[in-house]
Amino acid sequence: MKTAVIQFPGSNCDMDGVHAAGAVIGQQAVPVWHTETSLEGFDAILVPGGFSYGDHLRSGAIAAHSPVMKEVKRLAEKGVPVIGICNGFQILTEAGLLPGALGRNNSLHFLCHDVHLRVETTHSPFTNQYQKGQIIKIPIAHNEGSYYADSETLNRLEGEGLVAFRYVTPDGHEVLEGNPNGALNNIAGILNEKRNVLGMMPHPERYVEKLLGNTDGLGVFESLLEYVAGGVK
Ligand SMILES: NC(=O)CC[C@H](N)C(=O)O
Repeated sequence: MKTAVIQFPGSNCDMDGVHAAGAVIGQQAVPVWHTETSLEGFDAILVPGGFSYGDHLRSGAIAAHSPVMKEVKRLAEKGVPVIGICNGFQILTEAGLLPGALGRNNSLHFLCHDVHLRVETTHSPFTNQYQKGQIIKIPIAHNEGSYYADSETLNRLEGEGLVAFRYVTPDGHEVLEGNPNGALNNIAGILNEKRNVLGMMPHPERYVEKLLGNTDGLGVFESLLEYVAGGVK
């Protein structure tokens, strides 16, 4: 599997993404500068976390207009799997690849700590190696992670099983109030309608090796590999 990891001015999780989608799972992952206009030959695309353009205007708003994003859109429409992590999720919503928006955390503080997530669907290129309902621990690190969408969109996401990850308590109970950032329906990650685009606020690439203290994020990259290798229909 060959994954393109897009770099914008201000990305800071790009090399973690290259490591997780590359060496950790024994595959190839290549950093690609945002001015690139062709991603031909890549099996998957990772839009990493960070502070693209210093989060000016809104997180992800400027990066969404980078030349490479036209190509990301084109390939996403062809079915190439695209994962946006944290700032990557914000960029994908700003670019219209995913519905809704990420607003300021309701605490108005930058949050950097572990959260518990429930895997809500295994029917995707990014979650097929987890169990449905599995509780995983993954770190968050963001200012603007409060997922918002209008009620029609939320109902569609819920109805079509497009919520991929939800914030829960460590024992797996749905957090009814007080989730880390105020996200509606405790949404931590969503899929597009075709299920080949995932956006998530927590950082799975930070928990992929024992050395890092936890491997709960590895499933995302192993799922992607399984999907690209044709093991998942
Ligand atoms: N870790 C990140 O990707 C941070 C995303 C964005 N800059 C925010 O603070 O919301």
